[in-house]
Amino acid sequence: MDSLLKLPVSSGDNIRILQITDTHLFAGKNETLLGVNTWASYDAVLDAIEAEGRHYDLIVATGDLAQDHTVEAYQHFAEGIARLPVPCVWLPGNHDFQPAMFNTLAEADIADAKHVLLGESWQVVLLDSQVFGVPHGMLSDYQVEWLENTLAQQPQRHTLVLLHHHPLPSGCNWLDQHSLRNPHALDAVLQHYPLAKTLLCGHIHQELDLDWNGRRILATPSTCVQFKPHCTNFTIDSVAPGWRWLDLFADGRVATQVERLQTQDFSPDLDSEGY
Ligand SMILES: Nc1ncnc2c1ncn2[C@@H]1O[C@@H]2COP(=O)(O)O[C@H]2[C@H]1O
Ligand SMILES: [Fe+2]
Repeated sequence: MDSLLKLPVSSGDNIRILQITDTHLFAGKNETLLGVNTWASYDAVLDAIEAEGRHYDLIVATGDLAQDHTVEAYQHFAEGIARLPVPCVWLPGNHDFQPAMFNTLAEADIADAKHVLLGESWQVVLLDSQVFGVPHGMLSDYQVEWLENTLAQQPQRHTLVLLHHHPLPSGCNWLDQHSLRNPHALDAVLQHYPLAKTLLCGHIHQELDLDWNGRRILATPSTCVQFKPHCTNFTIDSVAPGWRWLDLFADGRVATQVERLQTQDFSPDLDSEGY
């Protein structure tokens, strides 16, 4: 595994990252999740990103790329990403099937790098919080040690830490039972690296921007179905699919915003009780 990717940065003052998350694609492009055709909504998100015409230095895909474990679903993901002339890195979510994910994305030239050096001042590290077969997350001893060793190599760089599962409560009780179960292990490592202070997640299918012991935790809408904030029980939201951009500045500042489709073409089945 070639875990390290070094990217020169061409966009001047800042590095611009595009986050795409929870595409939940299927082998069949006509299949739906809670009433939304996930290929069509992903395709529409890519149309909107292309239409914006912004320069990006890196795409980060933060898990749940496939819903049905198939090679075809990952091929569809790669087909979409190939529309954007930007390197892409990924990490797994609870729904992903890593053997198919790893091989299919590698065949499509999507890097398996889990450590990206961006220009001279920034780095991105990608963690695997999947516990195969269950919705909650956990960082294995290997992941915690790898994070520690990786941060120790470049402690002077500002760092964006990516993982699928949210490490602190989102405010949706039903989702918080599926959060990262050992946030203390992550906190214990990050305490030694004050420049690793921005964390970026997927999983909760909603926008979030919280403080965690002086760090910023961001979560991002899915490209398909959204969950309604602050709900005790499973509740779907009717807001449109989305994505996030982040600008990373050399002094460590981060500017970021969630964008959404401007159409109501992807209305979910609001009466669904789960999946
Ligand atoms: N009704 C439900 N109650 C609790 N969890 C659910 C329900 N429906 C689905 N889930 C799980 O909650 C997860 C949250 O987002 P995921 O896309 O990871 O996948 C979802 C399912 O694994
Ligand atoms: Fe998930």
